[in-house]
Amino acid sequence: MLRLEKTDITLGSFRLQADLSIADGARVAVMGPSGAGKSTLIGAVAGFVPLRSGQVLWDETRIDTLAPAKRPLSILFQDNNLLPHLSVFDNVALGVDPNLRLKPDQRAAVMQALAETGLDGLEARKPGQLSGGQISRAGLARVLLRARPVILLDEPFAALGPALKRQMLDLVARIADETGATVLMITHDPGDARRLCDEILLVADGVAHPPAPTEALLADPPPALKAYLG
Ligand SMILES: Nc1ncnc2c1ncn2[C@@H]1O[C@H](COP(=O)(O)OP(=O)(O)OP(=O)(O)O)[C@@H](O)[C@H]1O
Repeated sequence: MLRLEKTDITLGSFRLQADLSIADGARVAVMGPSGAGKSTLIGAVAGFVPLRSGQVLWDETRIDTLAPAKRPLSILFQDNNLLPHLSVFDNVALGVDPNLRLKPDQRAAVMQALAETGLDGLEARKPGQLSGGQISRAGLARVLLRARPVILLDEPFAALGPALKRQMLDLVARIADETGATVLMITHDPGDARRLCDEILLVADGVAHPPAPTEALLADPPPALKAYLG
């Protein structure tokens, strides 16, 4: 279980509070108005944003005291997932060894992750030679390879067209099934939440609320979500 226990996150004049738990294997859409603190919340779990007080726990062990790289998670952003000067193979391989000194079995695992995400034959290309969908796949190949128990997605597919985005959401679902990962995905699109997520975590008015079932929340949204969805 991922738990944010009485956490208070303060960035300048911005303040966000969270006291909530996310069940193992849950797929949670993080939704709420622009500027409400969705990225801040994800950043606090990932370790990019410090806590003012409270704790983040995974399996009842504190992780907020760990450096980002030591936390049991992978994170995917809309940009900056791939290094432009490295091949697709090396970009994915960074997921297992930041120094890129891979043993044969690790190289085989990279090739398998590339194959599973539909990138066979493209491993020697640089990110600049890939389509948007292929770039997303490469980011997901790294997530698959790392097989960390928590996957954080900060709108990685926002720039993709609807059909491609659905493909990527289904690929995330497959990766989560395969690895048993817990998924937190920031999205502005209720359709994304419906496709991938059983729960929605609403961030609004300075509070990250405990996740609630997707369909029930969308059918009868609280005022903050209703105003946001329009
Ligand atoms: N480094 C910072 N210092 C001070 N304030 C910050 C910093 N980073 C973000 N903020 C502020 O924190 C608030 C939350 O930002 P955040 O990016 O988490 O919102 P969001 O819900 O992810 O928004 P969006 O949907 O627009 O991406 C905003 O008011 C933002 O201006």
